[in-house]
Amino acid sequence: MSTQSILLGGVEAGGTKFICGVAAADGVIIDQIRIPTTSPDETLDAVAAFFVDAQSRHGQISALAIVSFGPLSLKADAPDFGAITSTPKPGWSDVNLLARLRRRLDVPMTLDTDVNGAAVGERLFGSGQGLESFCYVTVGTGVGVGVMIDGAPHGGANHPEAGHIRMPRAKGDETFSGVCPFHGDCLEGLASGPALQARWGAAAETFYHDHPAWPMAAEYIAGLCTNLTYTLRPERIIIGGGVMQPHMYDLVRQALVRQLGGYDASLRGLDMKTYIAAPTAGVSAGLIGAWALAYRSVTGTWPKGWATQGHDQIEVEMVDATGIEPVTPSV
Ligand SMILES: Nc1ncnc2c1ncn2[C@@H]1O[C@H](COP(=O)(O)OP(=O)(O)OP(=O)(O)O)[C@@H](O)[C@H]1O
Ligand SMILES: [Zn+2]
Repeated sequence: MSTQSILLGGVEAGGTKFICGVAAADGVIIDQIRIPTTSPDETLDAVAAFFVDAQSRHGQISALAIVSFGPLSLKADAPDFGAITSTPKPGWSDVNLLARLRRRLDVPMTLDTDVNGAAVGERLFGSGQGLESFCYVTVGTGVGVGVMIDGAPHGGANHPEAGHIRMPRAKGDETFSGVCPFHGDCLEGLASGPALQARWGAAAETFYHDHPAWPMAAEYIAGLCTNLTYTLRPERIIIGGGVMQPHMYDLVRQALVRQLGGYDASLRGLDMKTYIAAPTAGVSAGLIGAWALAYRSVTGTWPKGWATQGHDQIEVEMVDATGIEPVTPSV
């Protein structure tokens, strides 16, 4: 297929919104929409209708990639392949994203995690440029980890969930039971935004910089980084999400140095300023990552030379119910 005729579909499926878009093979945006996440029927009908309409106006979409919250069934030969499995999000457990969209759309589809999608976006335009192996972590409503290994997003045998690893308790945090509905005091149960709210009795947005919640959350996030460092030895760990406010980066770096304990000369030589980095691809990294995954599924290669022009206009921002603007850390 000549790349001129390629049309890419992308969906970034999130707990509050689904961002859908169509792009040309050179990454230029042709069409986009933001759909609030309500019931699965209503939301997925609107997603399918957007792509049906886009096809009627722009022509056949070559491939559609969906990057989604999960956990997801990602094993192609599993009976529930394409489904969100056991999410705490009401109504969305056992919803098969791929099957439902296929009912309305005759387009080759691929599915990956939202964090792997963001990692692909960061590799194209952000803090992962030039890197073959790195991790993308988000600490927000949940804790998610995307992993890029040798230039490809890592899926494992199925959806990895490093946000739910077990952590040693931080000093002074021995009794909080954690908020993960499945594990209580896993990492997400201890360090996500809702965990901080439950632990300290107020939303993290209201904490001053010297609030004890920050070093404690940094200790847990550094614990994740310690484990990722020893298991995967990434070139970089990119960390974003609402909890990662600018002052958190140095706290995480300092805690990580402490936790690594001076082990191994190559780790002692790590430049923490670049090893622990903020995302820089912008809020549209996930959708751009989805387009790149769609491009790769058609051509077998990653896109090269996509310009960021226009990508900052992707309509992803939404003011949440409490009126607090989403924040993208820039460190
Ligand atoms: N300025 C802030 N300071 C501290 N915490 C914040 C701030 N903004 C958002 N948060 C926390 O981050 C959480 C929301 O995370 P985020 O903004 O990354 O959205 P999300 O996309 O819903 O999360 P996720 O990455 O899990 O999908 C909330 O629990 C909120 O308390
Ligand atoms: Zn958990």
